[in-house]
Amino acid sequence: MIRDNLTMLTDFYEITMANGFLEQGVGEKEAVFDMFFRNIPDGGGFAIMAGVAQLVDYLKNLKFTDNDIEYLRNKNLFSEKFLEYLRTFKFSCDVWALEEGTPMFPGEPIVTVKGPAIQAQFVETMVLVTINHQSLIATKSNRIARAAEGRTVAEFGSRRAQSYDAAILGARAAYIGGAHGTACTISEQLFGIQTYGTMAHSWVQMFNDEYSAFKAYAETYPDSCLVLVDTYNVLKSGVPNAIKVAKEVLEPMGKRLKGIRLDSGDIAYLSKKARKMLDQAGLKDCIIMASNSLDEYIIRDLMLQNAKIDAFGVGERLITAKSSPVFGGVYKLVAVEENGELAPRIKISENIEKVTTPGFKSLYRFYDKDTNAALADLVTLHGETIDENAPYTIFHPVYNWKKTKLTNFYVKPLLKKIFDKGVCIYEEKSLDEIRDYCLKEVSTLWEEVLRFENPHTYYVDLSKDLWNLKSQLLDKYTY
Ligand SMILES: Nc1ncnc2c1ncn2[C@@H]1O[C@H](COP(=O)(O)OP(=O)(O)OP(=O)(O)O)[C@@H](O)[C@H]1O
Ligand SMILES: O=P(O)(O)OC[C@H]1O[C@H](OP(=O)(O)OP(=O)(O)O)[C@H](O)[C@@H]1O
Ligand SMILES: O=C(O)c1cccnc1
Repeated sequence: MIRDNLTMLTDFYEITMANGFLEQGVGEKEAVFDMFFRNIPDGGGFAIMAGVAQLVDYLKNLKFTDNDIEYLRNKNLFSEKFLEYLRTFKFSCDVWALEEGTPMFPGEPIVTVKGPAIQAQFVETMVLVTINHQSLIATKSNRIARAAEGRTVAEFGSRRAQSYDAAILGARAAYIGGAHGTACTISEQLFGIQTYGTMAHSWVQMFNDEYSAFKAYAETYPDSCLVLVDTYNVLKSGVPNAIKVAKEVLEPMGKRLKGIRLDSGDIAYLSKKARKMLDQAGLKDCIIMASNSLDEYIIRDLMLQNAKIDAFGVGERLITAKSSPVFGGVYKLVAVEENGELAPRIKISENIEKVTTPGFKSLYRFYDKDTNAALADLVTLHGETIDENAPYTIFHPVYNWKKTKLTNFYVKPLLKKIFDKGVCIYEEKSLDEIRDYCLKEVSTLWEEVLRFENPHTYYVDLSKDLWNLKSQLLDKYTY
């Protein structure tokens, strides 16, 4: 790592604004910021929340060192009062976030920070980079895992990740979204994610011929022998040599050939041919793994071609979310203390979709009582309650003529408090619990929302009171 303490990982304007807020006497005013996003990567129907555990680590360890303060002093921009504030800095905000693994939708608050303006503003950059990155990869991984229809997906992308953090945390996020494991060893050490591994072409090239290479591997790892068969020629050399090793080396030891990996060529064609050859040799239990620039689109295509693949190794297109590589979460001020009360703030835009939803808010998910299907999400003013025993009307955030009456539902509040006045109250969960929760919650979404292309737009509506507040502010600030 470049540094353990990431307090100074912030856009410089957060520091100039913090100093300015203090100088102007507004630094201690209570402010509320929401993180939300507007577009789902790959045009999908939903995204997956991830990165909260790393955000918690950052917030728990916020501390300006003497070095940081000296560096800032040397900029000749900041007051001594501000530098002293930083020296004794103590995080004291309330923070709420969606649980990791939660399917989430554009326009809803996914993280809310409430506290002294100077602090709530300062953490913007890290809130965004942490949640944006891991949510991007978890969302991509969920698409890939769904395309693979239950077949094993191993994350193989470390070498192509955009930095080592992106490799380590990308493996974590990929697991949350549905990948079964990773080739990234440190991610198993740190997070307990199952490692997967086969062999590189260099192993095969290291020996005089392919058979000797496979034989050497089988002798070293008789219980987990999965060989890479495309170094020379898959069908004429790789698969026959794999079969020969299974018969001549492994079977006499009472062991089985675990699998072969295809890493080039027409994977559908080669996998079908290889499957036949393996089956005819009595190796029905030998799995076929495929890799080579895979993603959800190619995997889906391979499934349509009836490719005989049991496991997918997915690298660059997963770890970089190559086809849609930005998660555009933003962090906006939604309320500020005025005369001892929180006054809502709005950001107006020519583009109606970009107008922010003002105020300190809560978020609920409505589920059908009989089927447990997710019906809609509802953004309310903070503290609004919902009577589950009466019909409830929700309002489209933009078009006032669009409203929906929901019946026969139950609701779950989605934002969990993770810091209370700066004290961490986050309940840590194991990565397996998070992954299970993610897959279970994705299964509550309508099939139409799960579609890869042109999915149905899931409702993220407003309560009546919030809708009224938003239109009052729109009236006030439009000219
Ligand atoms: N049957 C198939 N249907 C759809 N896509 C496929 C199929 N087989 C392979 N692909 C994909 O096509 C692309 C082919 O990659 P590439 O051009 O590198 O060819 P290659 O045969 O792997 O060559 P190289 O030996 O240089 O790796 C990869 O993304 C691979 O996953
Ligand atoms: O294509 P990706 O989805 O990123 O999957 C990972 C790739 O990384 C390896 O190739 P590399 O050429 O780096 O090494 P190798 O010699 O072991 O194949 C592996 O063989 C895959 O092709
Ligand atoms: O173990 C493998 O087969 C592997 C690991 C990383 C990248 N490509 C392949």
